[in-house]
Amino acid sequence: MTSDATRPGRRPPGPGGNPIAGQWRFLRDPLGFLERAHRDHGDLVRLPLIGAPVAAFGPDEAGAVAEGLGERVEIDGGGGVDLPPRDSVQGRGVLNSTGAEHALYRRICHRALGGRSLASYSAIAADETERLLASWSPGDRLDLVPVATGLTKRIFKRYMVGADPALRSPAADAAVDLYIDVLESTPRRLASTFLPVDVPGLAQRRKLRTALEAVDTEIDAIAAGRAQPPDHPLALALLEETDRADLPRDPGLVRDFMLQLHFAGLTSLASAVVWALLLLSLHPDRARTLLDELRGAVGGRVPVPADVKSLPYLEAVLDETMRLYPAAAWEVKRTVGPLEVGGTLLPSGTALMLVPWVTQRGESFPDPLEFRPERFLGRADYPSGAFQPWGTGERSCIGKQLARNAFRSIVGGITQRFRLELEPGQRIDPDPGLLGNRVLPRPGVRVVLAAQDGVAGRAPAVVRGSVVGAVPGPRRRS
Ligand code: HEM
Repeated sequence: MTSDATRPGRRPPGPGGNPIAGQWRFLRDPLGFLERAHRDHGDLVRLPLIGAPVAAFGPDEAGAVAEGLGERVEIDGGGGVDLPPRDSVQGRGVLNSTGAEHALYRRICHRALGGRSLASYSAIAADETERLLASWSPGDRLDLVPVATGLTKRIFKRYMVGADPALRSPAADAAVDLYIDVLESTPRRLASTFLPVDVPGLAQRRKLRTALEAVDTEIDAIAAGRAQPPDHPLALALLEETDRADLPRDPGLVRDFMLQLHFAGLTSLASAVVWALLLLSLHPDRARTLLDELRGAVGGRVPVPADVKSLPYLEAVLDETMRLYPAAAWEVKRTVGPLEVGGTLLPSGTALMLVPWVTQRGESFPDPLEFRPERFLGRADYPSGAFQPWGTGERSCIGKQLARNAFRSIVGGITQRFRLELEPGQRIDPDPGLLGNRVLPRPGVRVVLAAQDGVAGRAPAVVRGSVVGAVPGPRRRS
């Protein structure tokens, strides 16, 4: 959609108003705030928020921003401040570097996630799924959110230093958990980044630094060849790639890379798994189609990467899940040069918001609020900017292949062995959490396990909330 107000030389339209009041309204209900801004003001909107970001809602506008990524659009340090310093808890890595340094780190990490290391990760994902399924019995009651998060965490932790128990100290395991815990909590992350000392209850910086030495010890062992892992763990792949890039041997750098990769992928993968399982439970006809495909193609075993070609519907389930529930509902970037978006020339330094939550639920898709994996089976007939679940260009996802392989094993494995019966009467809402942009079903997804009997017509339990397929209700305010 374009309007007079988006012609060159004009400021993008928007609701106006005091940015502090706007920020408060946004914090209370970010998804509703963004949906209303788009509905009332169009595809390119100046939002009344601190930093006055311009939201690129339309597919063409989102496509233009995405195309500029890495060159004319960069990641934002948050409200225009510098990115977290290299000696902060976040360390050095792909997520908080720019320019030539980012290009180098990205190349090292991207290569390290491929080849034998990717095969290793995929085998671990299949094996951990088998273990999880072996621990389940019909009648068990579960919340899918901690189940998926726990599983994806176990997979990555094992992948980092390999399956050899001698290499995996409980102290290092605990250190990785603590690191994720700090970064997942925005107040703690900010405190850890900007405060020099440990503040009880807030920054855990000193404690964390001490804990991370346990991870360094494991990497040192791999680097010194003292440990010969049977598989090809990430630490080894990163050591090889930093050597290949002629960087001096630095286990601390490898540790930073590994932890950032873990952080980058954890919630995104867990979120895709949980949303897919919830959507399939709410749409038993789609679940039946998937089950038929799985039974024909893999006959009950947990799918592995080689099965990809025979599982097109499962791949479409992943795409449709990420369309409706993207990994990040919105993201803030910043122009580092003038950029034309939707007919408006935005000056350098403009804060830009990409909002997949709105863009991917737009008119580019017929009946956009229906869960219909079939739409991804044929050739793509939507503009490229309408659906970019992995981002694009120089900032696109480098963990895509790992994530797709793990998703296939986890969702394919669970669907064949168990039917997840939603506990009736629960209310589930998409909620990005306080200060976050990662939308998870909250307060959780409570299910009872039933042996997979393939009964298609079984009516799903009545679930209320603003989830696609549930009985609609007003969105709960956070
Ligand atoms: C379903 C799972 C996943 C989804 C939907 C997803 C999605 C995305 C998206 C949309 C971006 C681009 C963000 C932007 O434009 O700034 C991204 C970036 C990234 N992803 Fe993923 N991701 C997933 C899993 C993973 C995994 C498993 C890893 C690591 C093993 C990973 C590592 C990264 C990294 C390092 C970046 C930053 C790239 C850069 O800045 O150059 N992701 N991901």
